[in-house]
Amino acid sequence: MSKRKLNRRQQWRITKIQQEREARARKREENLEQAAEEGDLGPEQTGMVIANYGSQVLVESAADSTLRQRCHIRANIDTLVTGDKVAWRPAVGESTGGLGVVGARLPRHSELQRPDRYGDMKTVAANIDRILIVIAPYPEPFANAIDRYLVAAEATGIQPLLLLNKIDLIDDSNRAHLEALLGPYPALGYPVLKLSTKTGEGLDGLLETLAQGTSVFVGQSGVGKSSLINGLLPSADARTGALSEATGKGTHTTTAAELFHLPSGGDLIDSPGIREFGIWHMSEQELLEGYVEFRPFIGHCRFRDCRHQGEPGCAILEAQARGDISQRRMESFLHLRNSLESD
Ligand SMILES: Nc1nc2c(ncn2[C@@H]2O[C@H](COP(=O)(O)OP(=O)(O)OP(=O)(O)O)[C@@H](O)[C@H]2O)c(=O)[nH]1
Ligand SMILES: [Zn+2]
Repeated sequence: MSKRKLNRRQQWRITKIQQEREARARKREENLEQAAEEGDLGPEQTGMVIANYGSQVLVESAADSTLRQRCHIRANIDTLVTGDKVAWRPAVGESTGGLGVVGARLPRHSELQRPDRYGDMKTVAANIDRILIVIAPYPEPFANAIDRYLVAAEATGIQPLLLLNKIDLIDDSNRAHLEALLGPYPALGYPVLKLSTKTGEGLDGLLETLAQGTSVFVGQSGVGKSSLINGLLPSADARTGALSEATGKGTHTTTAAELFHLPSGGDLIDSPGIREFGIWHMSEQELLEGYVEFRPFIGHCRFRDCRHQGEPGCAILEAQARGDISQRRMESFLHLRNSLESD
């Protein structure tokens, strides 16, 4: 996708806005230098971004989770997102308005990205350890939805897991279908957890999985993500509670990602944008590489422009014939690949 073309008037306005922004940033930098000199900033320490307000972030101290401060971001930092580890200095005096300062972003081990409105991929959260793809007997996953989510997760390098919610709705009418649907995944390295948010069955297994590292929940509408996340957090308003406490400005709702500590261990990052993960356009190459079991055969077809749809010497089809690739996954690949063309 190409960037939107701007006319000269729009271009001029944007330049002017940028100049004003830069002037404000310079002024802020000067104020921060002064605050540091006057001893209004405490010693540098590590922390984590737990919410993002654009020009400011909410940082939690790594050493003391009760120490949370809204922070300025030093101009040398590119962008910060929820989950980022940072070097920061808390405010101890008044000259910064009680705001701490983030001086550096520490390296990320993973990034969750989504396209912005121009189609450019933009990081929305960092340092995530697992993506839980939530599915349910009802609403039934749309055709090949599971594979589509898995492909998107593979592109991030973050471990995906399948979470079948609403198992209280499983009966003789859908059991065989669900077993056939989910059957191939554990062998491909994708564990399948089962849960009923309604009855609590399977909850212990989920809590155990979530207890280490940082997780996100994704999945189509109606599968129970809100019910699940609300149930995992200690109180219904835990989401906004942390923020209003830190800002002192009453309930503050944000559509940006927020990080929560689960009472039973582990962290959760959530936002409406994150829940919609993976439903955007992907390239044919991303799709192919997102099928993990195809990887050893990619690039080994006789024809460089092989469509894996009946060509002689197709390494992927040969792998399927040998049983190294299941028919279900091959069909879903072809279906998703052909649907890319009509996107
Ligand atoms: N029977 C049953 N219903 C459930 C369960 N979990 C959630 N539901 C119901 O499923 C419906 C959808 O749940 P939500 O939590 O709103 O689903 P969601 O994935 O957040 O949906 P969006 O907000 O549209 O993305 C609600 O009516 C829930 O009460 C479950 O384990 N069993
Ligand atoms: Zn081929």
